[in-house]
Amino acid sequence: MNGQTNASALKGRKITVHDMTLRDGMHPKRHLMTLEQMTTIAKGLDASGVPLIEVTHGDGLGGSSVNYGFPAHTDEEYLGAVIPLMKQAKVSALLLPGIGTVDHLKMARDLGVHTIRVATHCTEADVSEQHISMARKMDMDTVGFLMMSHMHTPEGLVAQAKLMESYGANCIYITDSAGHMLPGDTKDKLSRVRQALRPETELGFHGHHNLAMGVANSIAAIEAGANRIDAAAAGLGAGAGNTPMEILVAVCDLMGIETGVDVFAIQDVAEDLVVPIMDFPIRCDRDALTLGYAGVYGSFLLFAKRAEKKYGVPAREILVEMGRRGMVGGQEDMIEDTALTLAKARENAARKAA
Ligand SMILES: C[C@H](O)CC(=O)C(=O)O
Ligand SMILES: [Mn+2]
Repeated sequence: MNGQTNASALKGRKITVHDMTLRDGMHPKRHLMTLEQMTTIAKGLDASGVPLIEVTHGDGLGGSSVNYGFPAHTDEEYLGAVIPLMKQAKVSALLLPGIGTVDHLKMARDLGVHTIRVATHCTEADVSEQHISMARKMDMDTVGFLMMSHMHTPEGLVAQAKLMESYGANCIYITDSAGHMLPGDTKDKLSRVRQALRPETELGFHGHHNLAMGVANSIAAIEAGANRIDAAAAGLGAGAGNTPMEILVAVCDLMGIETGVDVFAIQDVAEDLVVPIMDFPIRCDRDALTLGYAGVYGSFLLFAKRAEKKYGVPAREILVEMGRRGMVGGQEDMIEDTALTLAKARENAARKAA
């Protein structure tokens, strides 16, 4: 096809697609991917031409904990298994200050991690200074990653992005952690950030597919000037998953946007390697759709489903309440609290009605 069917204004634009299957995909796997699953998928992604692949616990380096979940292997084991096998792809790691430490950062660099992505809530870029400046001193490709970007105004995101840039980030991401953003909003926010950053600073977009907008938002982001786009094979990621990589690559191909990824090889990775390891179908079921609708952090999904079983309150109700309370990543412990409060309210209502 090679873009001949759909000439577009983006024809000839080059973007870097960044694979999330082995990091965001750890959320629906409850961080229990085996080394064999990781290395097999990583080799498939590498062979299909994906240039950058993220590998760690779903919540980034050091995520192994009661709050976030214990993984099958340490970050060191996962990274140490994947990196030596890569023929062309580089490997990235996510780090949330307060979860990941400077020691984790050094460990990742020593294992050959090329790109470090320092993630904060979209109003808290100031907590990223130490990690961003350290990564830059170590000459790493350094990305500032603003999570839950739907919760901030374009001007607010500009200020936060410029803070991260001032600490040394050479790329800034607008991250739709809740899968709540729509293409108009995405284009507006990314255009404003693009205009405010230095021309040499790259701009990225990380989407979730809870309202089935992953691909549309990614294209809107490219139109706004983003050149790095996150996606996951078969969408394996939190909530209804990330932007599905194989669909993004096919759409980009039709639009003449160059990703360097083989359209059919990435479909085979998704279909033959990733779908078979899913513990449940990654789709917009009512709970994942509610994440997007109510603007709730994607990785709360499985916690809410677990709380539904424990307290008898539908996950959808818990998620709507989490959204109403404005809960953000890191407040996973509030899911049980919210479920308990809702369960008590239900009990009281039933008692009154009796
Ligand atoms: C720690 C989160 O899973 C980071 C992320 O992918 C997002 O906010 O979305
Ligand atoms: Mn994500």
